[in-house]
Amino acid sequence: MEETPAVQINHLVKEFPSPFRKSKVRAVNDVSLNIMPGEVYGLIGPNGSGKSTTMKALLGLLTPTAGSCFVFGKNSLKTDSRQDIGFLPENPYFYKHLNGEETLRFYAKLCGLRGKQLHQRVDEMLEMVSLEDARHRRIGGYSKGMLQRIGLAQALIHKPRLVILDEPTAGVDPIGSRMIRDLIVDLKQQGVTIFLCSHLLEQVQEVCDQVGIIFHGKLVKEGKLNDLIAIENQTEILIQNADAETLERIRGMIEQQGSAQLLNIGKPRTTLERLFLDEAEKSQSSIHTSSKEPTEKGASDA
Ligand SMILES: Nc1ncnc2c1ncn2[C@@H]1O[C@H](COP(=O)(O)OP(=O)(O)OP(=O)(O)O)[C@@H](O)[C@H]1O
Repeated sequence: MEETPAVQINHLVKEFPSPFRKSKVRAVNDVSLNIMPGEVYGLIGPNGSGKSTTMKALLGLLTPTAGSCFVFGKNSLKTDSRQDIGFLPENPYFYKHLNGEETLRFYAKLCGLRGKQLHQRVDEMLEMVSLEDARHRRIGGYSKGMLQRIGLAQALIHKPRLVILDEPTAGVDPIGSRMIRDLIVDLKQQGVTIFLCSHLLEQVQEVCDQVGIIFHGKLVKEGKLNDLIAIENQTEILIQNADAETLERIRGMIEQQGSAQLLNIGKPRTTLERLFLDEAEKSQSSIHTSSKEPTEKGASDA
């Protein structure tokens, strides 16, 4: 028997009335895509290309002008399709006077959790997004990174099978972004299906199995990430500890072969993000070490 897709979007069209023109704005133009259970799908595109509108139609928050959306086989317009979904909107809004723990308890109750199960799940989520220390702080005082993490925790509180993340790392610094990325990888390992959109292409590349590129509401390219980014007529050979003589011999062998052309011999580059995170980690651990070591003054005072 064929497996039911976690997400099925069929020829979705969404038009909005335009306040200044007689014609309508076509935000999504005949988009079709499928996401199988356990896959991580990244929808990428410039501002205003229709990513959020596609997600909102899948969530049943917008009615399609044409076409249809299904979540694990249930039509998105039916309320019960939402039971399987966790959603982190682009700019999550919370009650500012509640603290982190109260916020999660509120969402857990909305999802039908009660008693011991509710308390356990709230604790688990606060630990998962590393906000245990901030559980009693009012949400109004949370930083952007903390807000995204509590947003992620509310999206996951009821153990959804599908998680929809609209720009999960928007406005979050690289360390916070890395943490959210790691959480996405953990969810994927647990078999959760993830549908996300992001402007951070490097992150999409790190976590997604499938990618769709959307421009002006149209899906212009779609497929497995590794197939899309492979350069068909090139081969990469990565060698460690090769001396100059070996490299020269390899160069000679390639040059002897008529059609082959050596494009580059050089050192592979790390990413700027990786470099930044490594340096941040180093300075964090040196602060940690120096705070344990007695300073000269402290030592003489002792
Ligand atoms: N409620 C609405 N009423 C009118 N027009 C809308 C509405 N929502 C979205 N649009 C328009 O639809 C188009 C697609 O918007 P959408 O928010 O889906 O893009 P996006 O790709 O998510 O952009 P961003 O990356 O900036 O979040 C834009 O032209 C936008 O102005």
